[in-house]
Amino acid sequence: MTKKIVVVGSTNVDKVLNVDKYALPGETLAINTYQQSHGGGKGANQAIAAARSGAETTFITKLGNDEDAKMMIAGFKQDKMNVDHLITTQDHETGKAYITVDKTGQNSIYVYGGANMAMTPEDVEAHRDAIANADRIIAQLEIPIPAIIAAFKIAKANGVQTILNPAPARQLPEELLQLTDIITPNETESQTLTGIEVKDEVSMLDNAMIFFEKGIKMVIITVGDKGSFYATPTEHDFIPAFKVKAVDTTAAGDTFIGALASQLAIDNSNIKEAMLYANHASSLTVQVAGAQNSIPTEAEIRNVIKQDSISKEEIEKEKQQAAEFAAQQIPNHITLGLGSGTTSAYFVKAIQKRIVNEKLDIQCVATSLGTQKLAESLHMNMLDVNTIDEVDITVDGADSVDDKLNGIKGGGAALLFEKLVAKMSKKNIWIVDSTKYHKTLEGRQMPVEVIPFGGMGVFRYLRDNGYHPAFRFEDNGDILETDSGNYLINITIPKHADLKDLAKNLKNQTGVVEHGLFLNVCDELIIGGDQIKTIKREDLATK
Ligand SMILES: Nc1ncnc2c1ncn2[C@@H]1O[C@H](COP(=O)(O)OP(=O)(O)OP(=O)(O)O)[C@@H](O)[C@H]1O
Ligand SMILES: [K+]
Repeated sequence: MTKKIVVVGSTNVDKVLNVDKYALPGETLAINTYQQSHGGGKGANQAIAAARSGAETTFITKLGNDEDAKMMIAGFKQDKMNVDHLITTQDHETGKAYITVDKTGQNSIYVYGGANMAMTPEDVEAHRDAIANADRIIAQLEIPIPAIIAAFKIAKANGVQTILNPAPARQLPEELLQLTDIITPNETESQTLTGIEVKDEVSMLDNAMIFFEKGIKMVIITVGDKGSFYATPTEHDFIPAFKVKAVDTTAAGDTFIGALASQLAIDNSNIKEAMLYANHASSLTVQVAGAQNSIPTEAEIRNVIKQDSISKEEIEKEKQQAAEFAAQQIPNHITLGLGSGTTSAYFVKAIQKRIVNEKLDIQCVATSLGTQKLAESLHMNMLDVNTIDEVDITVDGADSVDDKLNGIKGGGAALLFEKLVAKMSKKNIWIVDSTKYHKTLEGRQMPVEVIPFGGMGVFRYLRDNGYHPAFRFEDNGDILETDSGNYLINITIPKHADLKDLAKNLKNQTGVVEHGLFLNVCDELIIGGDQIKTIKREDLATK
């Protein structure tokens, strides 16, 4: 549904001088091109980004009565923004940024706040209705704080969601933070407000915790070409930036915020999808020089999302390749463990074909109810786990595997049975696509299965020991239950964690049924691709 967004913030006109080199104090230099004027200002950029992504966007900004204002208003109209709530003053000029760019691309910027810095609470209050009728309001820090507070108070009184982009970096009054629902700093801005350096996912979550304490409900930290992170008190995730050739990152952050606000459901339920959309949007912005001209439209963004889904198809293909390769390796007359998850499902289908075509005598055990069902529907010869002592080979997927063949499993909520069957197996083969293979497991999430009664005790232990726990929920908001009726808590593997100690400590917690660390389990890893890659434990040992 189309979102009604109000942006209250700055408009700047960027005056760009292209120079060979900077003039020294007292020096006079000729310049190559005469000054060019481009639209800018964080408020205007974010409003344009939201409007180009299809949001019904109203911009509240203060302009001078001058040519620059006329140029900007014409642009706003072109982007189909609502310009009924622009504020004009006779006393100040439209904000400007004087930017010199030298031959190496280095720039220096002087900002004249002008009309932006003259925005008052009264200016904002005169547009109360526009704010009260919106779904959400976005503000940045290029206008005076009292004006933002006035806007957010109106929003709060009318059930309108407030998004604060705390840029440029500065300290903020508690009052403003308490009026904020979603905060969207970049790494430096976040550190300025929390005092905690942003260096990895774990520290991002530490930053988020500080904001949660102030009553903020969602934290989004953007970290340039690394990507972006979001956290609510119940879930968090890091979304890597797309690998693109960046030529000018101006307006990347603004595009991200405007695009996100245009897509995010009012109850924030589609946050991951909205983050991906914003990620795609800003990856387009950085590939074009300039600010407002580089902000993409919804159609352009949807187009790259479509291309990305083609690469998702690639990943599916890799899973299938790994699964089919593994199926070819399986000898006759064995008991075979069947793993869980999408990659394992490809394997189940591939081995079933061989069993039928080659009339193989293979009996199977499943590691989850889902796999059991699939195998039964394919009329495979299934054994009950409780009637056997040993499995010859188990083939299973994994969520992440490191270069020592340690892995995390259980993302599909079947970790207890997967581990039971793995322990009974003489040989464990894991099949993955190439995105699952990493140098280390640090910073990755892993599930811990806990009994429902007493789960909170484990949760507290995990929280107090820096594992950043979060219960897993179903898409419909119900707490997720495993096949054996337990709950799952996701934790983040800390930096420099000793995995053996971690596994031992988790097992020792009363209430923990099992955890997703599979150390020394995988004997052979098969990574899909046009060139299949296999890594065997016996080869690691001799290295
Ligand atoms: N080089 C890049 N390649 C791909 N995506 C990028 C790159 N730089 C930024 N992005 C995308 O843009 C988002 C926002 O970037 P960033 O964290 O730099 O914001 P910012 O510091 O507010 O930027 P700015 O102030 O320059 O607008 C990132 O989370 C990422 O999705
Ligand atoms: K740009």
